[in-house]
Amino acid sequence: MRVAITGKPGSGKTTACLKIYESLKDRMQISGFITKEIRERGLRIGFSIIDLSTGEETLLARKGEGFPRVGKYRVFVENMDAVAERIQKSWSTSDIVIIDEVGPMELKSREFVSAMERLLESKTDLIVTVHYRSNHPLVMKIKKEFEVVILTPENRNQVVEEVLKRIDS
Ligand SMILES: Nc1ncnc2c1ncn2[C@@H]1O[C@H](COP(=O)(O)OP(=O)(O)OP(=O)(O)O)[C@@H](O)[C@H]1O
Repeated sequence: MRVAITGKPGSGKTTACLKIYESLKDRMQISGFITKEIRERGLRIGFSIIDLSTGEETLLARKGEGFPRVGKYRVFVENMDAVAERIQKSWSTSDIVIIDEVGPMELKSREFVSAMERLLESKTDLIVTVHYRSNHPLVMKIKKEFEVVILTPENRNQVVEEVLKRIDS
């Protein structure tokens, strides 16, 4: 079962991944990560990665100086490398891997790109979120090979139910 969830910013991709994770975590071995916003006084100042197998939180990007950059944010590539290494260690013993997201910040890490390439070559069940308009080769490959679901505020609850049904069947 391989599903790629895409949709406009704010359409509910991260929330959908969290709902799927919450429904499955007590009966399945899940690995992967969620990318979540870091907010300060209501303003977005960066992004962190939450490892789904350990709950560990790692800084991915923060507003400010430094390289590499994606827009206003400096990306902490070495942190993403460490996340990718943990995925490489855990996916072979997982029932399902959830990756939120294969996005421009995460893709700055070569370790992550190679972890994703290996995952795609494997038979592991995968749920990934991808950037709406990305044309990165890895994202193009995912869009071509996976069942692609475009999330909207109208269909997002139904999509979660359908993905869960597919996993159970
Ligand atoms: N099923 C839902 N029911 C109610 N609120 C939701 C639901 N899904 C998402 N939201 C709300 O919509 C907002 C955006 O959701 P979320 O962060 O999951 O979107 P996203 O597509 O991952 O965004 P981004 O593209 O910025 O990563 C959040 O405030 C979230 O609480």
